[in-house]
Amino acid sequence: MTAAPQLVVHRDKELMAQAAAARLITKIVDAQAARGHASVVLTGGRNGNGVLAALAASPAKDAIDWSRLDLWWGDERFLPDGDPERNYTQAKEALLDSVPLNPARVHPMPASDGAYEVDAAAEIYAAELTAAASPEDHGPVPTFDVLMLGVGPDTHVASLFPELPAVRETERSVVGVHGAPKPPPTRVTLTLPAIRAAREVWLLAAGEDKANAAAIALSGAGEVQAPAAGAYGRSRTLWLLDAAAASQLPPELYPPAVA
Ligand SMILES: O=C1O[C@H](COP(=O)(O)O)[C@@H](O)[C@H](O)[C@H]1O
Repeated sequence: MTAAPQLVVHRDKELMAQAAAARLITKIVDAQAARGHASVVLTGGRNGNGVLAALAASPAKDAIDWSRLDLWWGDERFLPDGDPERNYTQAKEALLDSVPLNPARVHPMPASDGAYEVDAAAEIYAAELTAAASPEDHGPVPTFDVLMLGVGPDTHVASLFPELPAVRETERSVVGVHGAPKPPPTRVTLTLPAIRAAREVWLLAAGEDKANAAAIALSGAGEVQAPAAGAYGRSRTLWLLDAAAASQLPPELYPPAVA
């Protein structure tokens, strides 16, 4: 078990996205200064794309050496390449098409119109992660510098939905998901053990529809019932919220303003 999650609550979702983008720039620049390169795992969803759009709008993004940044995905909706609902497509539009990334360091999850069905696609992504891991990583995936996860209203993170088999996976780093309650039903996702390989895990929750999920996940729920509760990093777990998403947290976690 790692240290307790840290919470940062911002005024609204726009400010949360801008502050998370600023934080991400600093992390990437620091990792590149320390190790020569950085690795980030992207999330889909409204909050994740909000952070990418804020990053694209920030003049400080030029401090990043984009050619020495590895990008991975926490999950993908298993749809044809270019489908507007794919997390990769949305990330390209929000940020990736506007920065000078090294294409060899960008690792989207496979699309459904490739040669593989979803379980084989998950195995292929797992093999790509293993190939990128080094002996110091102590496992089958790289020690990501930052792994971001949008928190769904039902407490799902990546494509780990409450009670589905993927959230119980303890061996594999990537699995196919069948029958997800949120469309599309077929997905590819990192598992909790792969998520926990990251140095820092950032959970993004902004908006009123995330308030119940944040309260449940941060109040001692089990990870099978509330997957967000099982997402933590090796050295830090950070919940980045806006005031609406923090509105149902118990007072010992987020004290309401004193009148
Ligand atoms: O489907 C997904 O949903 C979650 C959360 O999305 P949001 O729009 O409710 O913020 C996201 O984290 C995940 O990557 C995505 O595939």
